[in-house]
Amino acid sequence: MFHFSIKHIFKFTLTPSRFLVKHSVRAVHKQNNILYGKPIAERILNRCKNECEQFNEQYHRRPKLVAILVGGNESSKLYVRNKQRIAEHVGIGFQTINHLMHIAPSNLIDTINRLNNDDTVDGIILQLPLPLHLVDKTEKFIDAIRSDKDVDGHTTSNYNSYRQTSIPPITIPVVAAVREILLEINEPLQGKDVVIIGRSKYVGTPLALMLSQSTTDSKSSLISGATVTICHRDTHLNNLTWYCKNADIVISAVGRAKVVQHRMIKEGAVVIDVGISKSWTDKTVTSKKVFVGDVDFDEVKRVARWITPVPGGVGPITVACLVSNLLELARQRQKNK
Ligand SMILES: Nc1nc2c(c(=O)[nH]1)N[C@@H](CN(C=O)c1ccc(C(=O)N[C@@H](CCC(=O)O)C(=O)O)cc1)CN2
Ligand SMILES: [Mg+2]
Repeated sequence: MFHFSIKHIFKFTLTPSRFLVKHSVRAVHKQNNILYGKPIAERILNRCKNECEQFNEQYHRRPKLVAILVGGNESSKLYVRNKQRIAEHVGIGFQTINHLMHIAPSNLIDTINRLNNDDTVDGIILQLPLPLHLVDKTEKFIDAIRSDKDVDGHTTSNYNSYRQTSIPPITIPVVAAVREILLEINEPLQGKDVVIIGRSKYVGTPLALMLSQSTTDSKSSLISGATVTICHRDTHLNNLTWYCKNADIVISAVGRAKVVQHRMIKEGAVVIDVGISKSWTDKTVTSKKVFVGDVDFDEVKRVARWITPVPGGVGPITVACLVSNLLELARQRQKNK
């Protein structure tokens, strides 16, 4: 079986834990109370690599993913480059379509329609956020993507099947990443109190749906059956602290540094950091901008039982789950031909 070099596929800084990967994968997932995402991502990608080879043997073509990038947002460009590197490493064909920031809405719809009708394309990503003048039409553009090519699971049609069947065709990659983390922790979520900070359509709300679903078996009790509270911009700060302090699991997805402080966390709680933003390292002239999560990591890790870091926590698993979704969509499309 093919073995990934994590160093190779994940360009971002590696924790020393990777040096232990060969000897004890499980020990590396959880060091002290820190739950790293890269070994989990590696496991998913190893499976994807095998599945991609099987797909190629069976259908004599490579699955293909296309990302649409509008404007020159540097972080978005980096994320798309990461997706490309990881998808290609697994054996998936990848193309990026770059549009200028001031593209007319009708031209963007044309691009989506062209990809919808291109039989060689299995999945379409519309990289978010869109430039300001298009932001209020985000849902319209996303819903223009054919649901059987909706690799991000962002379309209203996918969202509705999620709500109605609880078995969506595709799970939104970041939601799937949180699921992987909870499976790794391997403790029943059923009956626990979860606080999600952030109510976005693509992260907070679908996460709440997944975690509060009724459980069907012992595996699903690890990721559902919880009492879920969603906190958001309108939640009074004092109440936010109260809700968090009483929660067994806190999941933050707002993209603002240090929203979650250690005084808000109950001793022994699980803290999953889904947020990502850029922050200066310090106030000196040599300061640089780095990716940070929502959680005041160094402080919170002293009280939390499990905590995910940023970078190196939820993010890498999210990309692996995206790749896994693409393979699922490609197989479904081939079967339906
Ligand atoms: N169409 C989409 N747009 C956006 C999504 C998405 O899932 N679909 N999510 C985010 C951006 N994003 C993927 O697109 C993303 C962001 C960050 C990471 C990640 O792995 N981050 C690293 C740190 C960054 C680095 O060092 O490269 C980490 O957390 O370790 C993955 C995916 C908004 N837009
Ligand atoms: Mg992360």
